[in-house]
Amino acid sequence: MDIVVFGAGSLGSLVGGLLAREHDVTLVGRNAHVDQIERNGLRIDGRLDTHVFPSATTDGTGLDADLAVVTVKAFDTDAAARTLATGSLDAALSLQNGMGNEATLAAHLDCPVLAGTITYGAMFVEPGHVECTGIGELALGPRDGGSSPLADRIGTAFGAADIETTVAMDMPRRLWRKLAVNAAINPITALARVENGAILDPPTADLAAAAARETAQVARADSVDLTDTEATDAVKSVATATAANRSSMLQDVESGARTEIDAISGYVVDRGEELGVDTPTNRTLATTVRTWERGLGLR
Ligand SMILES: NC(=O)C1=CN([C@@H]2O[C@H](COP(=O)(O)OP(=O)(O)OC[C@H]3O[C@@H](n4cnc5c(N)ncnc54)[C@H](OP(=O)(O)O)[C@@H]3O)[C@@H](O)[C@H]2O)C=CC1
Ligand SMILES: CC(C)(CO)C(=O)C(=O)O
Repeated sequence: MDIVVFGAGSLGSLVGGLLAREHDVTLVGRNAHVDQIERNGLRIDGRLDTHVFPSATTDGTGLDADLAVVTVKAFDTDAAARTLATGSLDAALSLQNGMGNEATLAAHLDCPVLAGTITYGAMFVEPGHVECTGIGELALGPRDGGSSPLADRIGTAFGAADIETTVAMDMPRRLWRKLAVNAAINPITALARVENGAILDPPTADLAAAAARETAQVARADSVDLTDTEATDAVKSVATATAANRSSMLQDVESGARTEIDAISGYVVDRGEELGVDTPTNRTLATTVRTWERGLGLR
């Protein structure tokens, strides 16, 4: 398969690098990283070890491919979609956190857009070099649920590159469940400057559970069958499994970078408003993180 990975940072480089073991991959990234990949290839170490030589470019316009895998941060999805729309694609797949990315891609692209979730972990070490911090699973499927020959074909292509892949018929439920986990863990750990495991202890656990329950209520109002218990159990199990991790939002806050709050807590609040569900906990968390970002001139 000809695959473009748009957003070759931590995750895009890991996924693109693994795909390059089997497919023709073009990474779209920033200058120093692209330069280094063109000179010396891409090195992946940590939980996996490989050295590959994908194509790399800083210019994502006019690219033709069987598949574009989108791995920019959620606030860059609109710009990525507009750039990808200048080329010719047979399909696109978002592996990003937060909600709304697939709809943004579909608004600009003239090809089917699949939804994806991934629990592999990736960290950018230096240009040309990323670390795999955890081997997890990639799930992909039609963004409205159900099955499709396209999802099956892409799932087979990821499996052929030895990426643990599930082709899922229930992507809307998986996306909302992941949203509940991120809505509970990310803003609280970022604001309190604590590791994920800290949200398991009372009274923080109550705050995290409230954020997850609100997310499940909005999901149900959006016709997705996610119970409060499933959402809160998912939060507990991810916080336990990643207890020593610093969430991506905490890492963003620590490095003074813009967060994905709009696509996480902000999405819960906005979709809740549209569907008549009150979300006071997510609203407070979103407002507080946005206030921090505004103070630094990040929005
Ligand atoms: N890292 C991980 O382990 C995981 C991440 N995710 C999700 O995956 C997504 C990506 O995360 P992550 O990889 O950590 O983020 P990164 O910021 O490391 O990667 C995104 C990269 O895309 C680049 N980029 C953005 N726009 C363009 C453009 N127009 N042209 C070229 N390059 C561009 C960014 O450059 P610049 O910063 O200069 O704009 C950055 O290098 C997020 O939604 C995240 O939540 C999900 C699961 C695990
Ligand atoms: C699951 C979790 C919370 C793991 O840290 C994550 O996705 C993130 O940090 O963004």
